[in-house]
Amino acid sequence: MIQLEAVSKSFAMHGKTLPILQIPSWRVESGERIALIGPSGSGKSTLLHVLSGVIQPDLGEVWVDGEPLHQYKEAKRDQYRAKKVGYIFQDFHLISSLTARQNVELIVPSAWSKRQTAEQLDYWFERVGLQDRMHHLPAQLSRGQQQRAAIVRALIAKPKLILADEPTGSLDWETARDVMSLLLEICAAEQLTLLTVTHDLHLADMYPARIHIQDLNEIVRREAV
Ligand SMILES: Nc1ncnc2c1ncn2[C@@H]1O[C@H](COP(=O)(O)OP(=O)(O)OP(=O)(O)O)[C@@H](O)[C@H]1O
Repeated sequence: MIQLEAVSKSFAMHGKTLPILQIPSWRVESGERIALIGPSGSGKSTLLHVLSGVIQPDLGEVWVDGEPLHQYKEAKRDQYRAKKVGYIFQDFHLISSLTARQNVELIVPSAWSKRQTAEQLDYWFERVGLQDRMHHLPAQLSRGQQQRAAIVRALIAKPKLILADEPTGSLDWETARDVMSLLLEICAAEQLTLLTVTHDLHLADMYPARIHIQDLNEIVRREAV
């Protein structure tokens, strides 16, 4: 599903080049659910951005679902992302003037009929327990409900890969556990590949697999010794 080979990424800061990622090789099988942990600034979000095609590595190969992202120009990476990736953010990124349902409708594939759209929206909002709330504005929803709506938005276009960057970072502990458990349950049932960045080791323990970025990344590894 995911294969990285000799990937490196640096950022220029104050006239210096800061190496952030240097991953010799990493493979994730389809349907794996992995918590990605590691210290602040170690490159976890950067790795998700590389996998979603938002940024290109400086060197190396990035394959996701058979697509060679390292060979794609920006427009093709945008197409890849729209088709294959669902992204979940810490602060939901819902548009405040639109209802939960309208937020999701924005990214429904244009080929879908009105009927198919309505059926899928009803199905997913019910699946996350928001069937009575889909016509509410984000401000009328609790934070956990907002993240459930954002999960629907991530899933609606039937992506293969879900990338979640601290998806429960702004929720209280019990809500965080419920939202994480829902996300895991859906990804298992739908056989989606899920990669979640989290600082919370208890939440990471809910995952079938955990990976420390230090174990992937030569840079952090060298700095750690
Ligand atoms: N566009 C950019 N330009 C310059 N530096 C960047 C850029 N994006 C990230 N960085 C730097 O790269 C490093 C890794 O950032 P990243 O956000 O990937 O870390 P992280 O592990 O997700 O951190 P956190 O857990 O705090 O979110 C940081 O030092 C950050 O300042």
